[in-house]
Amino acid sequence: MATDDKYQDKLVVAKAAVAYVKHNDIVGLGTGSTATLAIKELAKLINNDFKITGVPSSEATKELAISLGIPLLELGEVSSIDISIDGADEFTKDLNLIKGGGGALFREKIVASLSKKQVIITDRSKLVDKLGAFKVPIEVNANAEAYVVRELKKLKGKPVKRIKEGKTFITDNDNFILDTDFGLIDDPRMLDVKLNQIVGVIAHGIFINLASTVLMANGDFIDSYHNT
Ligand SMILES: O=C(CO)[C@H](O)[C@H](O)COP(=O)(O)O
Repeated sequence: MATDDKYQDKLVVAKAAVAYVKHNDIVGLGTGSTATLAIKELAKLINNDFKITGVPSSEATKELAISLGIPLLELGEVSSIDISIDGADEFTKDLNLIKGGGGALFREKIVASLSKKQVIITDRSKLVDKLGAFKVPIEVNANAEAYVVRELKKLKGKPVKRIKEGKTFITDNDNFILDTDFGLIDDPRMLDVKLNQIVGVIAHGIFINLASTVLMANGDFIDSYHNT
């Protein structure tokens, strides 16, 4: 698919997601190229009759939202989010996701958990029958790295520390990411539980039961999948 088509796909679902946002909503702002387009569309709508407050899921998104004049609250300042809009690296039709390609998974998961409704915006390339072709990002505290690597190997995972531009990638929370290959994941719920039990894992990129709706650009159409 040509780059322009990809951009158009992202823009179409970004606009469709923004249509779910209502006046005075507290809106979780995702991270990544698709979420960025939604944030830009949202900013265009703000006027005296349509106000929103954003809650950013990363420092990059915070900077973007400030530059666009979107009023913000920090994650720790809200007890609930009306709606959030975010991208995903993979999803299945039962609305399980892999996220964290941009390294923002921990705050993205907090945003998703606080959200009454979460709209995930994707294109056809993100839909899979089984999660796992995209390696699962696992955010790890540096002190626990060796221990976590051993535990991940016990789960048949192959962790690789994320490097970006020749340097170890450091998250907004000052942690590492271990991109971990589990092969195709037969039981993402079970893996979610097991990863959550490992001391030193701050968050992992498997999102179970957090999305309400996935919008997927599919040629001239938008396919939508809903959590029932
Ligand atoms: O999880 C994420 C960042 O941590 C992103 O939502 C995910 O990587 C998708 O990004 P893009 O919209 O650029 O494909």
